[in-house]
Amino acid sequence: MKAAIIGAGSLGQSIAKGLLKNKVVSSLYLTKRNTNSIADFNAYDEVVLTSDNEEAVKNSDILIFAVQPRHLEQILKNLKPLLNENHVIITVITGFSIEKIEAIIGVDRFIIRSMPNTAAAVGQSMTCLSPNTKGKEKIALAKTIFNSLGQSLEIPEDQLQAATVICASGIAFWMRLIRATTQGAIQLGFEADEAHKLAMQTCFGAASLLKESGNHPEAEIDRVTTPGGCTIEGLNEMEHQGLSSSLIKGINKSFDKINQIKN
Ligand SMILES: NC(=O)C1=CN([C@@H]2O[C@H](COP(=O)(O)OP(=O)(O)OC[C@H]3O[C@@H](n4cnc5c(N)ncnc54)[C@H](O)[C@@H]3O)[C@@H](O)[C@H]2O)C=CC1
Ligand SMILES: O=C(O)[C@@H]1CCC=N1
Repeated sequence: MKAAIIGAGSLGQSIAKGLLKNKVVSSLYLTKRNTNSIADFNAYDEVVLTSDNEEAVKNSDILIFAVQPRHLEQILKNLKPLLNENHVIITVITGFSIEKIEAIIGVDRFIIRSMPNTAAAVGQSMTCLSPNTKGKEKIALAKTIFNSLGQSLEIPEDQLQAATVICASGIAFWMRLIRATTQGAIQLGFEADEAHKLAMQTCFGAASLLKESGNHPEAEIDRVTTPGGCTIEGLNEMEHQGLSSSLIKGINKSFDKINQIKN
């Protein structure tokens, strides 16, 4: 698989690390206006760093666009003459619709919008995928790529904004919950590094329990909640203070915002 990441910024580099770690690609072009900051990728034999998008497109079959939304239109216009019928065009770009992409490069292209998250760097992304009509033929290929970076799910394009909030912004939401737990642990007397480790591994353990058992969260909550004990005391206080409600409200605010952002 010969791939290129056009715009190897924060998310593009996360994807690159995952692809390289799992040896998914035979060659990987990483483009950026100034490649100095990604020179470390030169350590990989498969990687070519360049600021020349045309060179990357000519030498790759799978093109992953990871630039800021405002840059995509001009980049696609510039690259259109170089696109051939085999190119698979994957975007990771928030809010840039398939209709808009097709209006620039044509409908007769394999186009797949994706929304991975930054955990791609460690092979734990949750990536949602929406193909255009022709792109459906390549959805299995896209799943192969993104399953190597974690897990993937094909969804209708009209759910992609919601998926962005839950999965991409979701990384930030979960980080805050871990940080808050760490702050609580420090207040209970743990050193900061110990508190961070306790919070992180407990979060990982909770997610692993759900993944491996298939249980509902409440079933696992019941298993640790002793009647009249300390867990229910803490849980009820958190709910009195609006824990679930604040998360749901935050998710809805984030969703309102993403729907206001125009590219
Ligand atoms: N799924 C997620 O977790 C996230 C997704 N996003 C989406 O991913 C996209 C990329 O976001 P970030 O990685 O945070 O942005 P970024 O700004 O870190 O990366 C974009 C890169 O594109 C490069 N670039 C700009 N013009 C270029 C050109 N003409 N040719 C080649 N490279 C060019 C820039 O130098 C930069 O390194 C955005 O569209 C954003 O909506 C952003 C943050 C998180
Ligand atoms: O914060 C944002 O708007 C972008 C989209 C999802 C993650 N980062």
